[in-house]
Amino acid sequence: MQLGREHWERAFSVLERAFSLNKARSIKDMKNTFQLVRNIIPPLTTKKHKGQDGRIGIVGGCQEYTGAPYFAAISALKVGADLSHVFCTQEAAPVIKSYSPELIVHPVLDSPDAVQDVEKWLPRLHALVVGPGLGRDDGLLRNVKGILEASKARDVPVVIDADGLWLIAEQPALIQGYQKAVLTPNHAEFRRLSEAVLRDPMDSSDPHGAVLRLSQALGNVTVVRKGERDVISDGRQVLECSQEGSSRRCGGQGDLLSGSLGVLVHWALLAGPEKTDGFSPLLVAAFGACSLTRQCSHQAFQKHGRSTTTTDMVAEVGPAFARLFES
Ligand SMILES: NC(=O)C1=CN([C@@H]2O[C@H](COP(=O)(O)OP(=O)(O)OC[C@H]3O[C@@H](n4cnc5c(N)ncnc54)[C@H](O)[C@@H]3O)[C@@H](O)[C@H]2O)[C@@H](O)CC1
Ligand SMILES: Nc1ncnc2c1ncn2[C@@H]1O[C@H](COP(=O)(O)OP(=O)(O)OP(=O)(O)O)[C@@H](O)[C@H]1O
Ligand SMILES: [Mg+2]
Repeated sequence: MQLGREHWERAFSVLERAFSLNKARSIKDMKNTFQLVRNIIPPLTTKKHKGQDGRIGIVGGCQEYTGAPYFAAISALKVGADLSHVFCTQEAAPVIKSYSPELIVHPVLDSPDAVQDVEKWLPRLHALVVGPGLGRDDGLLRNVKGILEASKARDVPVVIDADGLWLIAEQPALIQGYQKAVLTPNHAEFRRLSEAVLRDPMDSSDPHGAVLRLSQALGNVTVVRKGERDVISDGRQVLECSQEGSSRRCGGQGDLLSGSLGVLVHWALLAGPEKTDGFSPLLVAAFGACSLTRQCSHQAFQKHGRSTTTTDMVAEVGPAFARLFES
């Protein structure tokens, strides 16, 4: 199905270069950004082996939260990853396993050997999503610090979300300058990060500038600020995604986004900058995950209205992906 001009105008109310020297991009360019997402999607062929289209790890899941890592992990599979691993606490593991036979669940996160237990899987993972349903237990966060350090040492791309961002707000040096990191803060998480990193109250009149500055202060780590419009920056360029979503704000939508992003980050880095037309691959991946999540929300809301939950959105990942990127 062809998407009309109105669609593109809505989807990208703004797409701009970060610096005034560079001129703002036209709608045609904006439309091309959807094309860039299409460019990074690997073709489905009979020649590939299991695992080639993505082996994604989710670090999260504790006594309180089992839904969040499930939503992230199942979304990664529904987007097109072949294998989805969850690294969670001992007691969260049977619960998460019981939600889905499709997930590989490792009950290691609260073990004294947590870092080594996850590290031995790192060579087999294409990306790690750190934080959905992690909680804020000091011991767990210490282990996650070690896991992040091990991931950086092995050059594994990381998406950091939810309580992973709590850790980054406490210790921004952990991620400073790591070019394969994407942070996906919601409103509260963005405020905490800004206060920690910029030591400056947030400027609500300039949402683009606020995301740009945070990314720059973190050494060009890619930042996705979720909200009514999603603002994405790598400290050089700013992209905005205002794909029509819904007014339903049920918990778990951000987990769907971060799990999807784990796969898209892998695909974008594999495709490389020649496929993303000079844009950073991570920026294109983030735009893809934001528009997909919002489209899932839109489609689920059309069917379920006020009763829409994240499970309904997960069921829309396939059709939403096809509509946005494969039509
Ligand atoms: N089913 C589950 O297991 C779920 C678990 N979750 C987990 O819950 C933990 C805490 O996540 P939270 O997102 O609650 O983080 P926080 O504990 O930092 O809370 C964020 C707060 O900000 C508020 N807020 C959100 N958007 C706002 C806006 N635009 N303006 C003003 N206030 C706003 C929310 O109501 C919430 O109270 C994380 O581990 C997360 O992954 C969530 O992902 C939701 C689903
Ligand atoms: N006011 C809004 N209007 C439209 N879409 C929104 C709005 N706020 C958030 N979203 C969308 O909802 C999705 C999740 O963002 P949200 O801010 O709810 O994340 P979150 O709080 O981390 O979610 P979670 O409950 O999974 O932790 C994103 O795709 C974002 O674009
Ligand atoms: Mg969240």
